[in-house]
Amino acid sequence: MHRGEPSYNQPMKFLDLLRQAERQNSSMLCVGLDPEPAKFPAAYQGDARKIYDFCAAIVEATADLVSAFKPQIAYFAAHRAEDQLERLMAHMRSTAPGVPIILDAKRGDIGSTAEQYAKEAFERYGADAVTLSPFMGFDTIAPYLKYHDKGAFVLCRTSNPGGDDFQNQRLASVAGEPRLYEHIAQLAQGPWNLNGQLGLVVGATYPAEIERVRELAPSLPLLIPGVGAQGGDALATVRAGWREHGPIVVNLSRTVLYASAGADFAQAARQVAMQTRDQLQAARLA
Ligand SMILES: O=C(O)c1cc(=O)[nH]c(=O)n1[C@@H]1O[C@H](COP(=O)(O)O)[C@@H](O)[C@H]1O
Repeated sequence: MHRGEPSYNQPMKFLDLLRQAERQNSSMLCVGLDPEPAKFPAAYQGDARKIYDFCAAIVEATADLVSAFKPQIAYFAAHRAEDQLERLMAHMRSTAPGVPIILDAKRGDIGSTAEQYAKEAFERYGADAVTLSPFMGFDTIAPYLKYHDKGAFVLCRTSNPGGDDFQNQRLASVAGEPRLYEHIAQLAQGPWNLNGQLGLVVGATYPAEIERVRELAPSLPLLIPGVGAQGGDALATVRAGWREHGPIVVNLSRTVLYASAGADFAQAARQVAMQTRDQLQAARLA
């Protein structure tokens, strides 16, 4: 069953699509598409017109190994390569029709502007889910939830050290004085999750916090970046975040994309993706 062809004549919901891809490819791995022309192999190096070709080769090499792809919009926009992102979205849909695409845009603005961002993510690019900042509150999240078949991952405990600045602060105004990231997890698991569309972003660099988020949000899908280049550990990530009824999507970008600087870059990306996929699967049993 492919996206847009469900048996009950409605588009498939994001969470169902994710679970189906996870089963189909026996994978919890998400390959992040963060193309940097300066890091491209010799034939493409420094050439922003090759962003599509580079990413398409990675997608083709890893399509049967992943539960999601995550293009990061800034890596396209910075090079005026939005047209290449549009082509890439179409290519991912035809090459890997069962694999959901999470557009990493980390949007967060007042409702009227959020409507435009939602339209951009879901109508222009046809993404299945988007990443959002909760900083401005629920009315900035709500416009995305009007697209009932789409998903939204809300930043909760991010992978970067500066995440501490706000996310680890206690909220004296909320009963029990939770930390901000704990409060976000509770909101996303509960009152904000009107139609079962929300997930949370938690960094692999903080496994103890992943575990805490999992206690507070037992069934939400967790998007977990930070394994590999940022030092997060695959086994600790799975132990802390994966539950039978709580899926995880573990993102690797640079470690996969730039596994080789040679002409064999796509093959090398496939090798790293396969090793990581297998490592993550094995960690479920460990
Ligand atoms: O939302 C994200 O995807 C994200 C959240 C976070 O807390 N940390 C984080 O690194 N990311 C993104 O995940 C990717 C990580 O890339 P690598 O460190 O190269 O694997 C980048 O696209 C980041 O923008």
